[in-house]
Amino acid sequence: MQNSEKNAEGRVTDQCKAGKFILGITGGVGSGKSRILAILKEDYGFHVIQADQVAKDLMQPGMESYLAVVGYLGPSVLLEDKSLDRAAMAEIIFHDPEKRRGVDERTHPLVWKAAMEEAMAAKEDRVVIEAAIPSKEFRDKCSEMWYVYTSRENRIKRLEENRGYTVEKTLAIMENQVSEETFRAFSDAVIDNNGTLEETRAQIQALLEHIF
Ligand SMILES: CC(C)(COP(=O)(O)OP(=O)(O)OC[C@H]1O[C@@H](n2cnc3c(N)ncnc32)[C@H](O)[C@@H]1O)[C@@H](O)C(=O)NCCC(=O)NCCS
Ligand SMILES: Nc1ncnc2c1ncn2[C@@H]1O[C@H](COP(=O)(O)OP(=O)(O)OP(=O)(O)O)[C@@H](O)[C@H]1O
Repeated sequence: MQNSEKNAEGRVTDQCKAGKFILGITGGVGSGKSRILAILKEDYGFHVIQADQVAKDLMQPGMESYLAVVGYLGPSVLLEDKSLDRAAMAEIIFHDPEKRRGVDERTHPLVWKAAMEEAMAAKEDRVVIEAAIPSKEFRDKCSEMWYVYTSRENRIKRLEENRGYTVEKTLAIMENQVSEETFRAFSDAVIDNNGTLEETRAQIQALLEHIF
């Protein structure tokens, strides 16, 4: 697809009209999304946007998401200096689906607004947006969407070895994420990241050859 106005399923997006190719990357916790973003940036010149980082920026004291989250979850999610206690918030939202949905509803529209503003303002024509939560809203914003598939066993092992996550922590996050089938249903292509990064790099190259 050469910056055409239609994506894989014929979706016509404002981004395409503006000459932007917006790639969506999704996948569960620890599937390797960040590593793939680094390849897209370094090897293919993509501008990278991470929804988790945008969400974090919007949760600085006084910002709109911060006020919404503190108003909803209460002062128990604040540290002494009034910044957000991320560990306390993780403890709540990854163990109480109702609370997670409440936080999602209040913050995601703000995250998407900021992410799209950044995408449209980027000097690069190629932009990649990464988010662990696939949705129609996310998909409709993208020219194409890829799902990063890595088995639960490999993700648990990598996160334990490299990030110090306990098995319980990884499982709690996984429980609060959509199923593999849902990730696949939202995506145009799948990257299997169970092998080496070189194998993943080759899959990226093959997928991009169809586009550029
Ligand atoms: C709860 C928070 C403070 C925990 O922070 P912490 O630094 O410990 O973890 P981190 O942000 O790296 O997230 C860990 C994993 O959980 C995933 N995750 C984060 N929030 C969510 C969520 N609401 N639903 C499903 N998965 C999520 C992340 O993608 C990542 O894979 C943080 O995850 C957060 O603010 N989440 C809400 C923001 C959000 O919804 N982000 C997604 C934007 S689309
Ligand atoms: N192909 C691979 N081989 C070995 N290790 C890998 C591979 N891909 C990713 N990893 C490692 O697995 C861990 C998780 O990868 P990464 O941080 O990219 O996942 P993520 O999907 O961005 O995670 P999160 O959902 O938390 O944002 C990292 O320590 C990373 O170095």
